[in-house]
Amino acid sequence: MQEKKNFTQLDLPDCDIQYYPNFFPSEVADTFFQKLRIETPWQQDDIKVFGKVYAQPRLTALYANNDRPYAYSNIIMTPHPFSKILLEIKSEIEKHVSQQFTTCLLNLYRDGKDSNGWHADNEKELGKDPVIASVSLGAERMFHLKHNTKSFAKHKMILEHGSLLLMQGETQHTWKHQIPKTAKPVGERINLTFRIIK
Ligand SMILES: O=C(O)CCC(=O)C(=O)O
Ligand SMILES: [Fe+2]
Repeated sequence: MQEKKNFTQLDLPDCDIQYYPNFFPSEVADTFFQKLRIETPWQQDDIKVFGKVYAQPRLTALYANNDRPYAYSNIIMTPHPFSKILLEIKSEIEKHVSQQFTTCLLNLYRDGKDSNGWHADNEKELGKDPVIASVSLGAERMFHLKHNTKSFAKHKMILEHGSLLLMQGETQHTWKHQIPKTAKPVGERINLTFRIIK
């Protein structure tokens, strides 16, 4: 029988978010981090914000089981075919989440100056009520959530090494999330967001 993993359901309005702190055992997560750090063709893209061009404050890579491009923040990414290690991680998640992911966006946060600004993953290729499975490897970083209209509704949490954060239902319509910069000395962090691109 498939073992059940411990998780907490976030007690927040108008969303469906679960956090699995030890989805992958620490040593397994260490190996994933080291392999992905080395074998990923990390790219540095420029983003356009209010007409000005900036270097995106993190490195990224896109993988998928198809060749459909994925566009966000004026960036169009073309996927690499899934690697062995990403297929292994994807299938472990799919045992617990009854979804088949098509795509994985990888983020490398090199240090505390790297970040991911307030956004929702609501591109139309993701369809209505997207399911996003987000794996954290390496350094711990803060994750912030804020409701689009209810100003009292906000949340801060740490995303730990080997954890899985699952966002589904109406979450991307009603909430935004970010990884803020930090002045604390922090090491590298890799984040994997598995998505379904229709
Ligand atoms: O790094 C993270 O935990 C979040 C990544 C994220 O929100 C995204 O890539 O859309
Ligand atoms: Fe996101």
